[in-house]
Amino acid sequence: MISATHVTKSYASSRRPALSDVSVEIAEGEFAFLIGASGSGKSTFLRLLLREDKPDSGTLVVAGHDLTRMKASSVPVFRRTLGCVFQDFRLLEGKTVAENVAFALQVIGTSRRTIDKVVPETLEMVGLGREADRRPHELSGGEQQRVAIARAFVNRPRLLLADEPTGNLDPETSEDIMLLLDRINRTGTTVVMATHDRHIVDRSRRRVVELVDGQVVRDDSRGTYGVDR
Ligand SMILES: Nc1ncnc2c1ncn2[C@@H]1O[C@H](COP(=O)(O)OP(=O)(O)OP(=O)(O)O)[C@@H](O)[C@H]1O
Repeated sequence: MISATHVTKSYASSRRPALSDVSVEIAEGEFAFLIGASGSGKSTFLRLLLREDKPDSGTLVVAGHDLTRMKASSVPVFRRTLGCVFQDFRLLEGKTVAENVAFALQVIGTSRRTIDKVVPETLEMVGLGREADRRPHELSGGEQQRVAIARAFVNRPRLLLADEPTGNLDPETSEDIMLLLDRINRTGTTVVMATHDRHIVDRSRRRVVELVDGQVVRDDSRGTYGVDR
């Protein structure tokens, strides 16, 4: 699903590269944590996977698309195969829960009939079947993140990218969000999650890719947050 080969990325304003010679393969259906200290390059890697930015060198293939060669005009179609979730939820305040989720389908031209079917199904799946008509500010942080996950998943993406999805949540709520991401992964969607949440990583015993100063220093198939010796 993801094949990064010798990917390097620098920002004009900083001395050292944000990512340096990163090679990682993530298979279809995998769940991988991306960990590392603040500034280690996690968000940069996710931005490249989303094709929000391009590597300076190396190759990056995501869901069969070579992102280093992709034309700008092909990016919107590529992004339909992805879902994204962020730490700060990024919901539209002027829209209800259902409208937030429906909006993700409207912008890609999905029919009203399909929207009316899949939005309630997806809200049910994330445990928000009864909250469809509420506004984001009326919900708890955990509930808002569920809406964001519903919005990311409503199109049944092949790949879900999550950048610190539990960063603003208490431990118990974080655990619930993790269970939901696990459930999504079990439907066959590949999940890549950047996180600082040691507890979640340690409990999950999933693949752990660790970055230090933009380099992959560890890649464990059933890893923990700290080094497992
Ligand atoms: N837009 C930018 N312009 C210049 N430098 C940037 C930019 N974005 C990130 N960087 C730099 O690139 C490096 C990697 O940053 P990145 O945000 O990818 O790290 P991160 O691991 O996601 O950190 P955090 O956990 O704090 O989100 C850092 O040194 C950062 O200062």
